[in-house]
Amino acid sequence: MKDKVRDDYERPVISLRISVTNRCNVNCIYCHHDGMLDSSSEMTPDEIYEICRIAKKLGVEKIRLSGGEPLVRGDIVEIVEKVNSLDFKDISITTNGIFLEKYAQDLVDAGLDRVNVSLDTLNPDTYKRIVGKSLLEKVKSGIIKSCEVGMYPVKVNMVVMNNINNDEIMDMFEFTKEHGVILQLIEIIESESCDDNDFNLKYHYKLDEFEKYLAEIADEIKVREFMQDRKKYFIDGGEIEVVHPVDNTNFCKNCTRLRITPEGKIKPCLLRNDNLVDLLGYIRDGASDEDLIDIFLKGIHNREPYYKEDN
Ligand SMILES: Nc1nc2c(ncn2[C@@H]2O[C@H](COP(=O)(O)OP(=O)(O)OP(=O)(O)O)[C@@H](O)[C@H]2O)c(=O)[nH]1
Ligand SMILES: C[S@@+](CC[C@H](N)C(=O)[O-])C[C@H]1O[C@@H](n2cnc3c(N)ncnc32)[C@H](O)[C@@H]1O
Ligand code: SF4
Ligand code: SF4
Repeated sequence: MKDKVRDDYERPVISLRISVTNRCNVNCIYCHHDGMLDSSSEMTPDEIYEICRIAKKLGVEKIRLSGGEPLVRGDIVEIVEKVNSLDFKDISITTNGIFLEKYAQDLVDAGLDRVNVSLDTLNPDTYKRIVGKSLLEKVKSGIIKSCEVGMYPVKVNMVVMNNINNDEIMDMFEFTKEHGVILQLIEIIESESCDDNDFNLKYHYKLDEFEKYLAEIADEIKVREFMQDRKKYFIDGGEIEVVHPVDNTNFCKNCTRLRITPEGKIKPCLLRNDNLVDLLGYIRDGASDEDLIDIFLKGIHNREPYYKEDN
């Protein structure tokens, strides 16, 4: 880790999460839109390539494409192809899975390593309530197809909501285990980018107690170093990872990611919009690599743990 650029809190920057669009084909009730504010801007595949090229010079190893819904972009395969030509260790997409069956093979051929697919329930009525449309079967087919075309690991992101889907965790685990997929349990978060924080507060499900139960039944537990110290529970041949960031100082202390907004701004933290740094404007003006590296370093300098011990 010695060659990595570090922020003022000694956290290395290993992963870049690029929001390639603000657009989405559904409207999940809890959505934090990856922390974005409303905007219709999008970067071209070449601009995304340029950002990744500079990030690689700074030691970034992993790229994640997110949004909005990244698969609503008709040129998503071209984006992956261009990013892949830079030879990163890992390229992944987080998607709602609706167009995944259609694109999975082409994405793998273009160099995509893996996907995280958002699916909170196996109940069609609950799915419709959360997402707004009846597309559950499409998402399930997308998950299965991703495994078939060789993406690995495939993860299912389940945002756990009290009295909506918290009673479904073990059913979801059976489904993911059956298909060789990791189940990722996510604590619902509030942010200024959510449409309805009252909902997120009302249905907030604290994962602590459930993690204690997982610890009791797990055959093995691992901690993901440099990945927010998240815990992975290995149970009966399956795997559950837990993402619970709220009030978690250890999670932020081990945060190694930087974000890019759809309009090409460096975003130092998912939960803040007051310290963004423009990057795309300089790329469009033909800035030198040295200048672009300086801008990246400014963004990295703005990184600060959202939850800190003294908060
Ligand atoms: N607070 C906070 N939450 C995050 C952060 N990264 C991910 N999350 C939460 O975890 C969810 C899942 O993230 P994904 O985009 O699927 O990726 P990931 O699980 O973080 O990454 P991998 O483990 O590499 O697959 C996000 O939607 C957030 O709710 C982060 O940096 N800060
Ligand atoms: C904002 S979405 C963008 C990518 C894609 N549209 C999708 O749904 O996977 C990224 C992830 O954030 C999760 N997410 C959205 N709003 C959230 C919230 N308020 N709290 C926790 N996770 C949330 C989603 O479930 C999804 O797994
Ligand atoms: S969570 Fe993903 S799929 Fe759902 S509204 Fe947000 S961006 Fe769209
Ligand atoms: S500092 Fe904390 S809240 Fe901000 S992006 Fe990192 S882990 Fe998430």
